[in-house]
Amino acid sequence: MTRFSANLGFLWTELSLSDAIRAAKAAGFDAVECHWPYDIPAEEVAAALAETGLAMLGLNTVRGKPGENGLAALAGREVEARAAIDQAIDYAVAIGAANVHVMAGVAEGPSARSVFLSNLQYACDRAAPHDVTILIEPLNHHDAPGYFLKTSAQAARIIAKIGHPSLKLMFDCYHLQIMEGDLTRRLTDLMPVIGHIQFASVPDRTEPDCGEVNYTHIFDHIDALGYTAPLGAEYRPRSSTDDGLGWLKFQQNRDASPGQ
Ligand SMILES: O=C(O)C(=O)[C@@H](O)CO
Ligand SMILES: [Mg+2]
Repeated sequence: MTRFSANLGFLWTELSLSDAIRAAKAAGFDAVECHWPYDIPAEEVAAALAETGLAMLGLNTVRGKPGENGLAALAGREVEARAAIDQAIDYAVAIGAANVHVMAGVAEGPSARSVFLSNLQYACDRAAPHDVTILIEPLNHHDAPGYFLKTSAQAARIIAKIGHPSLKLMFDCYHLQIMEGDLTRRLTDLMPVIGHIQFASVPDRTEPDCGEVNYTHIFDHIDALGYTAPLGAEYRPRSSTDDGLGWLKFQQNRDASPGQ
């Protein structure tokens, strides 16, 4: 049965993070994830998670200055990048979050790659004793122009090069459909290195009930591959979050009625 995680960076953004966690529980999500929770005391978030019984699956390292979109591949910014990694891992440990997405930033070339590798090695060594997984996520060139990590092949090469069990791929179907397509085969091939999966309609990044990707097929395929962790609903609702949850009910009813 497919399970779903509400990405609270995009869903219920009008609520406080604690109330958004409660809203996700009331709507029937199985888990939550967020982007940058750092302004909110970790104890407050941990209390809302304990109250609802939902797990926080992940959060991101800070993006740096406007337009930077992360620090981990920026040459000369290693001190800030590692402080951002420390901040994210400490917060994840405080709220019991399983994953930290280390954001690479706008950069290119061999020096960016070598700085990224070294910061990821640092992040993995720092995360492993806490059972926190480090994620890297290719982002599409329309939403994140110039972002260092662009394709799943590039991410897979970096993961292989570092060879640390704590480093995995964030497979965001929305970004990868735009950059590469062939989602079904890519999910199969990359499954051994996937740490988390996200989705949204393409190209609009709204509810997964329209656009060029058939998510019923994708969810069934992920299920058939034996992946059981909740999938991250990371989309911008067309109107209110609650009014746009028809897709969730549809997917949950489908699971409850095998053969349909
Ligand atoms: O944009 C996405 O996709 C994400 O998953 C964010 O966490 C990073 O911008
Ligand atoms: Mg994503």
